Amino acid sequence: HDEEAAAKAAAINADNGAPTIFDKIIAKEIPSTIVYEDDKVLAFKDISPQAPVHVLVIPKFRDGLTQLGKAEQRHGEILGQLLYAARIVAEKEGILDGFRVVINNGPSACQSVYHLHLHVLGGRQMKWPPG
Ligand SMILES: CCNC(=O)OC[C@H]1O[C@@H](n2cnc3c(=O)[nH]c(N)nc32)[C@H](O)[C@@H]1O
Repeated sequence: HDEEAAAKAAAINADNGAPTIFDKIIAKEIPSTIVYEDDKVLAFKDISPQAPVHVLVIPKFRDGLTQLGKAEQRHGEILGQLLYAARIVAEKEGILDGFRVVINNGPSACQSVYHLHLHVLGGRQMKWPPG
């Protein structure tokens, strides 16, 4: 429950414009292993990989996009760019023949960082349904 409470607080803070850890990664204030970067998108290896390949794909400008459930029409272009970047990441990581893209939305989906991010997972047999 305290994890859920922490996630709820993180969601509220981010919706109020508070920075998340991803802002420090975008600003290169904390180190990360970058897999792909362009003017709008950053992809970097997850600090706690859940598969041999586990990369996060994020927008460089949050613009209110703390979680998919808060997406507006104006976010259409960046949402497409994130999905395309996920495909580039899969190719770069050699998992184009088998990868999963996951977006966790909200505390009950285990979202812990309230800056929209896509998980690109691969390099092992995935299970279905996801937990
Ligand atoms: C648990 C899934 N729900 C979620 O919200 O995922 C957030 C994801 O961000 C990852 N992460 C957190 N801090 C850092 C960090 O400083 N650096 C990096 N490279 N990854 C981080 C975390 O492991 C999780 O998979």
